[in-house]
Amino acid sequence: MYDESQPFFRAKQRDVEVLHNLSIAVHAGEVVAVVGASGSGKTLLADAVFGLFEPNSTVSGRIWFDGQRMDAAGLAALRGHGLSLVPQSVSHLDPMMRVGKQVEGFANGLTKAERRARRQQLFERYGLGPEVARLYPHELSGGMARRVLLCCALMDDPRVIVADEPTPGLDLDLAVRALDDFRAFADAGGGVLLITHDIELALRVADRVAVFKDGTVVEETAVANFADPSLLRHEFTRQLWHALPEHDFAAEGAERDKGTVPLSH
Ligand SMILES: Nc1ncnc2c1ncn2[C@@H]1O[C@H](COP(=O)(O)OP(=O)(O)OP(=O)(O)O)[C@@H](O)[C@H]1O
Ligand code: NI
Repeated sequence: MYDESQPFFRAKQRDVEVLHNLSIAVHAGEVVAVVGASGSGKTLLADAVFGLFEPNSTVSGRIWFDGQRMDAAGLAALRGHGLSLVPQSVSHLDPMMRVGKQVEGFANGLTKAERRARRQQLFERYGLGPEVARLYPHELSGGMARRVLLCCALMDDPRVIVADEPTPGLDLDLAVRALDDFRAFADAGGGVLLITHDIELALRVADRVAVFKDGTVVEETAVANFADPSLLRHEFTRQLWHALPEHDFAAEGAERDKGTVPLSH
C-alpha cells in the first residue's frame, strides 16, 4: 500500500569531480589533438572554456589568451570574437531559426551581403546545397548538422578554434576536408584544439596530441612519437597506439576481447 510518510520521489545531490590537475596549451600555428576514452571529460573541458556548464557546477582554474590572464568577462568577450567552438552536440543550434540565418549570425563586422556570400562559400565547401539555408535544424541529417556547426565556427575570423568531435557522421572526404581546413587555419597562424575519437585523422593533421584519461592529461606528446610505441610514455597512450587499425590488428582484437581497448566509437 502507498505509504504517505515516504516521499514519492527522492533525488540526492552529490558532487562528481570530472576534471582535475589539467593543463593544456595551444600555440599559434598549432593543432593540438585531444584524444581519450569516452566520458573522460573532453567535452566538459571545451564547454568550460566557453562557459557552457551547468549553473550548479563548480569550475576553477586559470585561462590565458595571447599571454593575458582572462577573467570571466574577458573570456565572455572572446567567445565568438576570436575564440570559436565547434560543439559536440547539435543541440547548440537554435531550433527556431533557419540555419542560413544562424550561420550568418556568427560573422563579425561584415555587411549583410558579405555575410551571405561567406556563408554560401562555406556551404559550398562543405557540400551543403543552397536550399539547406532555409531549413530548420530538425530538418538536417546528423552529418549535415555537424557541417552547419563547422560553418558557424568558420564564419568569424577566429584566432583559436576548439572543435569537439567535428567529424562523426561525415563522409571521409568531408571529414578530411574539415581537418585539412583546421590545418590550413593553424598554418595561417591560428590555434586549434581538436577533440576527437578518430586518432588516425588526428595524427594526420595535429602537431601534438594530449591524451586524456579520467579527467586529466596523462601524456602530451608530439605526433611524431606515434611512429613507435616505445616513444610513448604512458600505458594508456600505448593502448591507443595498438588500437590503430594499422598496428597489431590481431593484438587489438585480443585486447578488445579482454575489454581493454579504450576507444568506444
Ligand atoms: N551535466 C552533467 N552532470 C553530471 N555529470 C556530467 C555532466 N556532464 C558530463 N558529466 C560527466 O562528466 C564525465 C565527462 O563527460 P564528457 O562529456 O566531458 O566526456 P567526453 O570525454 O567528452 O566523452 P565523449 O568522448 O563520449 O564525448 C562523464 O562521466 C559524464 O557522465
Ligand atoms: Ni565529448
